[in-house]
Amino acid sequence: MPAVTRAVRAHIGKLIPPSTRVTFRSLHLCIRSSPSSSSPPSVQLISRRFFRSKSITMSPATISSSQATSVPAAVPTAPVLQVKLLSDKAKVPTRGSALAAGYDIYGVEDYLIKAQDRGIIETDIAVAIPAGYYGRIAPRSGLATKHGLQTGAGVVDADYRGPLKILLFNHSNEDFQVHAGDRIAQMVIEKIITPEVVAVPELDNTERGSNGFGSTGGFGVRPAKGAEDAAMKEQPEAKEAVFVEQTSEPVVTSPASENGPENIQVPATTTETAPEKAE
Ligand SMILES: O=c1ccn([C@H]2C[C@H](O)[C@@H](COP(=O)(O)OP(=O)(O)OP(=O)(O)O)O2)c(=O)[nH]1
Repeated sequence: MPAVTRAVRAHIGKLIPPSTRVTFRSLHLCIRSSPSSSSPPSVQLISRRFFRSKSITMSPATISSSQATSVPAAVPTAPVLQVKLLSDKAKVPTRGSALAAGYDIYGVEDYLIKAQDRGIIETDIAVAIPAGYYGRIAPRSGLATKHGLQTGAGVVDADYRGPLKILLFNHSNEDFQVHAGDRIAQMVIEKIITPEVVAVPELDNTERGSNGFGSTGGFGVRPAKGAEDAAMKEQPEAKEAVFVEQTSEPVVTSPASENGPENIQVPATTTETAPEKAE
């Protein structure tokens, strides 16, 4: 280690009591050394502008020196997700892979969620999410696609210290058995801002204005499998209606007939009678 760096470190060590966390916003040091001299360089503090802080966000100290050197910058402290296990059945959330966004959450009880019903599953953990973040409870995609299991509620506040519970909806037509120890959902830690709320008499104008709820289009080409059959059953006249696969051809929108489905999109050039049975 160069003598000048050693001298700077030793000097900083004298300025800051042990175990004190300091944010270095600006620390001006003047370093005097002479290449010919055998004595160690002298370090003098010329501006003492550093701040005690709970978190360390150090930028390198500013050093005015005739002999350029650098003071190592500290790595910012990463936020921590604290987890308290509330029973011996509880498990610390885990991530399935190195870059997984969500922490898998484990249930601690056997619970039967009836078809088209819901249930609240205990996890027996309490968490302390870092300030400036919240935990979003999200479904596990495997459970959602294979068993129609979706999560509900799902906002875990940073100041909540009670037991974490998972609300699961079973949107399928079959009962779903949750077993103790299953990974039932995942929690994603998301950054938030909580701006001050200001009531104003008018909002600024935008191109969208108050258009919403599908005003830009982009859907309504072909009903989902099954929906087509149902529409046919209900309204036999609709057999005359035309269903088309999504196409890049220009489409026209037929006006709503008295009995038929509304706004079926038809390509300008092609028409086909709907098949007896949809695929
Ligand atoms: O899926 C969830 C959603 C919430 N919570 C916990 C954490 C959250 O901080 C607390 C309150 O949730 P929320 O604010 O959504 O509930 P609320 O109905 O608005 O109740 P409160 O008036 O207590 O805020 O409940 C869970 O354990 N699981």
